[in-house]
Amino acid sequence: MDINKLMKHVNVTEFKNKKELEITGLAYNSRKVEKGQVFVCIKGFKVDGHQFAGQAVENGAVAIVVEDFIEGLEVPQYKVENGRVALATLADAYYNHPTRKLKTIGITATNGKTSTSFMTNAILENHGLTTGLMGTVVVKIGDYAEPSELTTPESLDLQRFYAQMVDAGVTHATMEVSSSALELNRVGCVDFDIVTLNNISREHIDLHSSFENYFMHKSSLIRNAGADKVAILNLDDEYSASLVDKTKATVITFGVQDQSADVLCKNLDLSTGRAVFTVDITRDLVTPDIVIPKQKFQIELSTPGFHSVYNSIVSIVIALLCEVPVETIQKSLFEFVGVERRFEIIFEEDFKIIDDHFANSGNIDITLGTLEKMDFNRVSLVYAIRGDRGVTVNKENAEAIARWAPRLGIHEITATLSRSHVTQKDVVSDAEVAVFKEVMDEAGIKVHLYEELPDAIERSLGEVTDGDLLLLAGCQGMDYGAKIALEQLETIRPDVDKKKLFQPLEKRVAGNS
Ligand SMILES: CC(=O)N[C@H]1[C@@H](OP(=O)(O)OP(=O)(O)OC[C@H]2O[C@@H](n3ccc(=O)[nH]c3=O)[C@H](O)[C@@H]2O)O[C@H](CO)[C@@H](O)[C@@H]1O[C@H](C)C(=O)N[C@@H](C)C(=O)N[C@H](CCC(=O)O)C(=O)O
Repeated sequence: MDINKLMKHVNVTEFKNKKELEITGLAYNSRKVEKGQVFVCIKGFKVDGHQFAGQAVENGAVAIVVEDFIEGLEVPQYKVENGRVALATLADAYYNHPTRKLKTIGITATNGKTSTSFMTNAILENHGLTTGLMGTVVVKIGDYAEPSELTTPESLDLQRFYAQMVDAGVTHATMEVSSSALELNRVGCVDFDIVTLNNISREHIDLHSSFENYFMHKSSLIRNAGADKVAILNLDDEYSASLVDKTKATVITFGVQDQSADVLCKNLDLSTGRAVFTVDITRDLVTPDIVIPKQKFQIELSTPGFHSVYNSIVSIVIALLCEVPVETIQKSLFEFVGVERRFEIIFEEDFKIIDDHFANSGNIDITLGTLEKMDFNRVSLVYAIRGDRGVTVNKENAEAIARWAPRLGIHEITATLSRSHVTQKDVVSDAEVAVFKEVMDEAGIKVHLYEELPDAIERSLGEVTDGDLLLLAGCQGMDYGAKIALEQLETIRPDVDKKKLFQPLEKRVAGNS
């Protein structure tokens, strides 16, 4: 591609050493530059990408995009106001605006982004569509899937994935949109057709400096949606509801509690762990592309919990906007087994083991609120104190547990220290442990603290009896806690069919069909 044609897409304030050049691509990491690419310098949180421009040129970069000119480099330099913004715009242009060729769906929330995007993808696939999916767990392009590095990739990477989707014949692409991605302009130039914000609670305040800042970035997905787009908002969540009149997009509202919404959930029964409810579309929903007629239908969800109901309604509305028949939606949601570590039932015979990421107080409220609505004898909680979120978040998490404990009959907790995913070393500070213990003490909850997770699980598993429920809270799933629990279970219960316990990722990605 001709570099000067590409550069017309961004506001170049000044340039140096300009010349005619054919380029082979873009890069933002000097270590990954390939011959003939343009290196875009990003001023990061840790380092300034300008420092690595020389290395980028040595590695083959033929031009650079800068915020400040760099002395001593002979390659063409294009000065822009903001490197990250320029990267997103250039990437979109370089890949020929792939999201304009896709039905592009952007899903944000504090909790439930992954589950909602997997559910949505499952329904769209069951309708016979060729789909793409990007999020915390996986990047899926048609039949190809790879584990993801970030929830929402850097702009250059995500535009490349979208372009690959177009090439692979994908028509519908669902993406989880993180607050970091919105703040750092990774989704700049993504032409979302359908956007949704399901719920907001405190998370990543460390990254965004304040809750107001976090909400400002999160909500930009909705606020920036154009008049020809659709925004799906939850009237039961005050922050989502506050956006109804803050967007040019056509708004579709939903609610379980707020009965003034366009899409209602009625006659909800959660007692068995499955959610059964009626979807009531209270009026004809007129959108720029289609009209969803007023109607009612029954849904039976395999994934348990109140939070799943909210997630599923988002997916149902998206599917209806994509013209999926109600029968396909019903069948897909009945068959959908869920996503790893999102209230994942990993064992279900005479007692249940549930694995949950328990990431923040909002997520804890949802998980424990779901348990409250289920029938069980006793809950045993194995909680991994979080080591990567600081004292404030650990205190909020502990307070959320303490709030629910009396309603769930929890008088004691088996706690352990969370460990680094990669090194399996403790990442929990003494202050984080202390704040957890302090809150539990005040609430009169006894803490059995173990340095090692296997010991904590062994204690809890040894105590469960028929009708009980063992909750692995923040124990890192099949990578760690859930795997240990299932291994220990095999020794205690050799009769268990091992195949029943593991759900391979491909099966989840493929919509469980
Ligand atoms: C906090 C955060 O989001 N950081 C992102 C940010 O990093 P940074 O600003 O610290 O980058 P930096 O290390 O200072 O480097 C600046 C520039 O110099 C370049 N560089 C650096 C070193 C070198 O040798 N050569 C070189 O060219 C880097 O490639 C970069 O372009 O920009 C980088 C490049 O785009 C991202 O990879 C990085 O994500 C890191 C890996 C990360 O962990 N991000 C997490 C917090 C994140 O984004 N999570 C969200 C989910 C959480 C949520 O819901 O918000 C997600 O979407 O995954």
